[in-house]
Amino acid sequence: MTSENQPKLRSRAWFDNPDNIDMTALYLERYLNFGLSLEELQSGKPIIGIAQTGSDLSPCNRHHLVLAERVREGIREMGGIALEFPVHPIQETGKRPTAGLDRNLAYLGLVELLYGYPLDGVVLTVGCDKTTPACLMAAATVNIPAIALSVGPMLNGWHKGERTGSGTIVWKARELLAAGEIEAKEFIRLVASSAPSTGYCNTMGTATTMNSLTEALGMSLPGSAAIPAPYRDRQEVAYDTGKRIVEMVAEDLKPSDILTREAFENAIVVNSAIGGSTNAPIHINAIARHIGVELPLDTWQEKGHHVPLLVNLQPAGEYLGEDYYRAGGVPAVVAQLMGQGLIHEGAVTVNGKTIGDNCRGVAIEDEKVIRPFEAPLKEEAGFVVLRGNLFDSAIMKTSVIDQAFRARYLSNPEDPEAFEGPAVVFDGPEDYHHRIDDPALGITPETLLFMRGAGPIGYPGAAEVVNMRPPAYLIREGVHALPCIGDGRQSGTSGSPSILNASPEAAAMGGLALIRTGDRVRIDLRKGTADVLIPDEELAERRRVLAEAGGYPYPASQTPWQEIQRGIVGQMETGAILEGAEKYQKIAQTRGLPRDNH
Ligand SMILES: CC[C@@](C)(O)[C@@H](O)C(=O)O
Repeated sequence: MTSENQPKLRSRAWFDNPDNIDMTALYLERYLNFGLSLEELQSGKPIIGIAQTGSDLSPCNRHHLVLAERVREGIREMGGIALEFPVHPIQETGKRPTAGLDRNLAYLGLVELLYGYPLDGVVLTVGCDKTTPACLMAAATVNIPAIALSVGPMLNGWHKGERTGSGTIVWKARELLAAGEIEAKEFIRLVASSAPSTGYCNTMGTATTMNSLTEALGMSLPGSAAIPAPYRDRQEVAYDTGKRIVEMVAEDLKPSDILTREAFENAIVVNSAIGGSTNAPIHINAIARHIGVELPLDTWQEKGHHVPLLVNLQPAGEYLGEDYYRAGGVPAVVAQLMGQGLIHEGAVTVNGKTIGDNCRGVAIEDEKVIRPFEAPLKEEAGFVVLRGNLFDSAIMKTSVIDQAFRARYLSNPEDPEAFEGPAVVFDGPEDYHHRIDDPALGITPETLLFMRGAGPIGYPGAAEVVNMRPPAYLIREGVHALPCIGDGRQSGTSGSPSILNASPEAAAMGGLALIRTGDRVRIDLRKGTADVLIPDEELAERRRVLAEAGGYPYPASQTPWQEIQRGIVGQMETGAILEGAEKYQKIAQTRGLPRDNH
């Protein structure tokens, strides 16, 4: 580790700085106080951070507490010194009002840690939905060598001989409960069956999506994303990840070398092929903005819509995480896409090789789970971007449009990609839960359900509340999904073909603030439009009246962070980042070292 052409380690400025011996002593003494030696801190060994996202508050990532031991062994093996530290915990299913509020907070905290401490490289322990983008956004901003280690999905869930997938079973079970087919106890048993081990969602929810895309971006070791959390292979890849980060520091291989425009386009293509979550564009666009790559939302449709669905995982398909891993995981999917020239093969990855070299020739091990490109589950499975007088942009995940939905809404031979219907509007999930079964609302199979007040400002944090079940009386008649439209997000585990992430949100006076129950709405997937069918003058009048009344109302902030984030957060179309933070790019290279502290 002492070769001539090795980059100067930034940790030397803390631990071995002959120009400022006064400070060196102070920096050294507390890192010696738990038993590290001068020899370790002053002999040119790289100091590697382990950004620990696991804790009792974040069960999805809790297994990282165990994996970190193997990461340390790998770091040691290659002559590095490991310093483990906590990242603000984020548990998607635990945090109220929504973990959406916490991604940018964890990002901010991690930027300060990576920049302000003596770290030469970092292992990002990623997993649950927001932990992955928070870590990658921070690594992009600071731009020191960084490698992601996924915690991996839970084992498959089972109930009465059927696979039960995380999240996906919740939405199904809610329907069964509403229709009176199961009782509360059975409801909880059924849902709990989907979470049989440590790890994150075993479905193609946001977690598996974001971890697959992290691998597709080149930020984690090839073949690592899909390994279930409890498998022995996960321990081994933790060790390999620890080893590799030390080499990356020696090679000065940084996020900016990996997170290129080509890498982001690869991620978009892979997202369509895996049937990835509608949260992906928010997070991937956020990462792109922090590394300085332009990635307008339209790129998702341009590069992703024509790509077929190859991975047969719930919610778009049948199988779960263990099956995905056994079938070949991300490399097998990428190899199929490469065969069609859909992947930029020259994109560099954390192992120092290109994605092409990593994935070329990787075979599918089970074609029921990962389909060959020639026999996909669905053609044209990527997102459609919609716009109109309801919003400047929103997306729809076409891979979850099933036969029943297509037959009901998209089967008019004259206009096969368009549908129209009356709106029923809910202001937040409380309003929806309270009224959805009220027959007075007159919801029919033609109704479009609207959820507003659920965006980054309104909720605050943008909550996963747009997927709404139909009223119980319609479920009993066999109607399992109505079109849902909203300015919030939706769980990646939901099979609802909703129109999501509408920007600007109602709280920012987007068009959704103006719609009323009973208005007719027209959606045209071919033209990419979503409009409320009322004259512009009427809309302008409604806008004027609402603005005069103080704008679209939303609840007061309950914590300081809610208030701070509300003041500076952008809309989901552009990643819902803290606006202004994107000015701080590659700060380890562009902003010098932070000043001494004493
Ligand atoms: C319940 C499932 C979650 C928590 O993963 C969800 O946030 C998702 O988007 O996939």
